[in-house]
Amino acid sequence: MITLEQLRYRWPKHDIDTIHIEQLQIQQGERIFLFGPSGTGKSTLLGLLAGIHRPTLGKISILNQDLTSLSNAKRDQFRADHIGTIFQNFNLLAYLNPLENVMLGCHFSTLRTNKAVQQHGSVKQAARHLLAQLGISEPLLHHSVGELSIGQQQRIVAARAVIGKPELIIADEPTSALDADNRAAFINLLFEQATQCNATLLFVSHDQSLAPMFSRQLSLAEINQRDEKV
Ligand SMILES: Nc1ncnc2c1ncn2[C@@H]1O[C@H](COP(=O)(O)OP(=O)(O)OP(=O)(O)O)[C@@H](O)[C@H]1O
Repeated sequence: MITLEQLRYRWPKHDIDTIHIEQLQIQQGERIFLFGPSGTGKSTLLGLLAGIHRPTLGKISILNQDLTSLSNAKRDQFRADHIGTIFQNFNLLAYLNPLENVMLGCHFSTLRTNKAVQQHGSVKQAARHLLAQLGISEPLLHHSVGELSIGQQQRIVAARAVIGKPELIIADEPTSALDADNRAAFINLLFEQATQCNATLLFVSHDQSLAPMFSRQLSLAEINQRDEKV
């Protein structure tokens, strides 16, 4: 599903590579817990996989598509079609209600729109269905997202990430603002959604207590060589 080969990424003005991974393979449907000390490059790696950053060297292939051979516009389209993202800062649009925020997950992708329409008749119905599954009740759908609790906002972000069934879900510390009970509940929700989409889940967290819930634990320190000077 994901193959990395000789992947290197160096931020401008840095004199070492933040990411140097010789080889990594992730299979469809795996639930990966990616961990490592702060500043070791977890978010950088997620940005590379999401096609937000372009590798300095090497190859990233997702669903047999070599991301490195795509133009910026095509990489953006690939992300919109195949990758659901959940980032720390949520990126919800404050002036839209929960339903509209979830529908945004399909906005840039005909592929995901078609999947949502096929399953639920319309993107709006798909968003409604997901929010109901995630416990966001009907009256909340008409509030602006800024009026909702952090836990509710996280569920909206999760719904936006999975609407239209993307094959890969990338989550960067999505549970850092939650207490232990809500953290486990949120991850279970994410697993349920990933199972329904047959999606691969790549989840970054510092919280080692969550690691056993996942099918594979990946230490960035172990796979990343971060050697000096190329
Ligand atoms: N926009 C940027 N410009 C330049 N350097 C950056 C940028 N973002 C991250 N870096 C550098 O890349 C390295 C890895 O940062 P990254 O955010 O990927 O680590 P992380 O493991 O996700 O950290 P944390 O656990 O604290 O979120 C750091 O040395 C950081 O300074």
